[in-house]
Amino acid sequence: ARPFRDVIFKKPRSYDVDSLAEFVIRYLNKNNFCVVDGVFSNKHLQKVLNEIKSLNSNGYLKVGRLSGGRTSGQDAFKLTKTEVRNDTIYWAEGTESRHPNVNKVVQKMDSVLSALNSHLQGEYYINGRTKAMVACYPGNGSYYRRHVDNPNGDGRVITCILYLNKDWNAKEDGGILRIFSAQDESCYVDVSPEYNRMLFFWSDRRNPHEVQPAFRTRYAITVWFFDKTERERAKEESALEGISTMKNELVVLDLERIENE
Ligand SMILES: Cc1cc(NC(=O)CCC(=O)O)nc(C)c1Br
Ligand SMILES: [Fe+3]
Repeated sequence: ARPFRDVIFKKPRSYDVDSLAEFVIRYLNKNNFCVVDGVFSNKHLQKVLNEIKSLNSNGYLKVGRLSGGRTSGQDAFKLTKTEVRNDTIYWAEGTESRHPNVNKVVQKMDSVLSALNSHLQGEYYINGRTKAMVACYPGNGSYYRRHVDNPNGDGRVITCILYLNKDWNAKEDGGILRIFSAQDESCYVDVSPEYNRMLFFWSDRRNPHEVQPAFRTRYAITVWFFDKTERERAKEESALEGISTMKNELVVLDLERIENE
């Protein structure tokens, strides 16, 4: 059974942060992921894309780490680098003057997530995020092997991605993000990394995912949002080892401040 294949992604009623948050929480609760198209204006995204291309041509994007942020333990060495992923990445705080339009994307993600917080009461309390990861898959068949973002309770609860690829044709360009159902491996949803497409999904084991080989340069901006309790517990336990690479990219965000602004 492939309940999710070729799913038609609906659009929210309107694009104010509260309608977006309601739309996202409905699909997160229903399908564990949510696709929202058309959040940003074309004018703004064109500037974002230009900033990313100049970051790339100025050498700011470095070769990514092993999948799942594993940088230690014997299994990290079992998989050679090429077997796992070969995207190049740049971590943005979201305040750097060199990319003001990328910063606006991060601010939009923060505002949607802080609006989402009120719908997550009791389950999670999102009070922080990582830096924004600007990723580029060079179009040489580059891919990211199947993994779970947060398999061991490191605090990351929602993954938020914005794709920036104009006229992407998955049939020729590949680069599909395939999200597998945790219950039944043969069930999956294919998300084409199209321009102005946002994707939200639970970062834990509910969403094993992979990026299939891309044959055209593929850009995305990803932010992971933290649950307060899980994050504090992870700081005590060794789970932090799983994201030791992330700790120096952590932006502890006071989302209440955003709400009150
Ligand atoms: C660095 C890092 C990147 C990703 N990216 C994706 O899964 C690709 C999503 C997409 O581009 O469609 N995941 C983890 C767990 C880590 Br760590
Ligand atoms: Fe991932």
